[in-house]
Amino acid sequence: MTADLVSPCRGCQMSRTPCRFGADDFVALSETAARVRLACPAAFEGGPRVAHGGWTAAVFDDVLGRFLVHTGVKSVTATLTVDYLLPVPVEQPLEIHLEIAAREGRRNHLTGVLRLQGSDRDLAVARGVWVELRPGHFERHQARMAELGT
Ligand SMILES: CCCCC/C=C\C/C=C\C/C=C\C/C=C\CCCC(=O)SCCNC(=O)CCNC(=O)[C@H](O)C(C)(C)COP(=O)(O)OP(=O)(O)OC[C@H]1O[C@@H](n2cnc3c(N)ncnc32)[C@H](O)[C@@H]1OP(=O)(O)O
Repeated sequence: MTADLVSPCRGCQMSRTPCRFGADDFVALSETAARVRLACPAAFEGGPRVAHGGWTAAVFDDVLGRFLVHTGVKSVTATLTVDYLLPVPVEQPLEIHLEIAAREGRRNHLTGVLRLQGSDRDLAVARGVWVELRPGHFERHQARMAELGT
């Protein structure tokens, strides 16, 4: 696999909008590694000129999951841990490096680091497990919802 663009999530595909988290410049570098260039939109400011921690967690969840789907593994996030090491500035060039660290049966272990572009200092580090979907995952979800009358 050469450097190729990773597709947006379903919501952004359906609404034909740019990535709402700002993660459009997203390329796969190999079958197990990828790079995202992005900036935290001002709308996700949590403190003065600082990103809301929820944006950081959401963008990791989004890009790690998107990359795994890009490699052909339909999966959902089972765990996600974020270490917040330094404040993340809004509207500044950032970069995420991510990789598929290990695959064990249906479990996929992914990691990501968020830095300012051109810096080697980690601002945040994410680790998580994505579980490959069994056939019928969303149909079982719909059936559970129907049982609840929703
Ligand atoms: C939002 C859905 C995204 C779906 C993506 C797929 C296709 C879409 C196509 C295009 C879209 C483009 C890109 C997608 C972009 C972004 C993705 C965002 C990612 C998300 O935003 S996603 C939403 C949040 N997420 C959930 O909505 C999960 C809710 N949850 C469950 O639906 C079940 O909980 C599930 C399925 C996780 C497991 O259920 P299950 O019955 O299938 O499997 P089971 O329990 O047998 O576990 C099998 C093996 O996983 C291990 N395992 C299970 N849970 C674990 C845990 N917590 N920690 C560590 N290991 C765990 C077991 O230990 C066993 O391991 P082993 O096989 O080695 O024994």
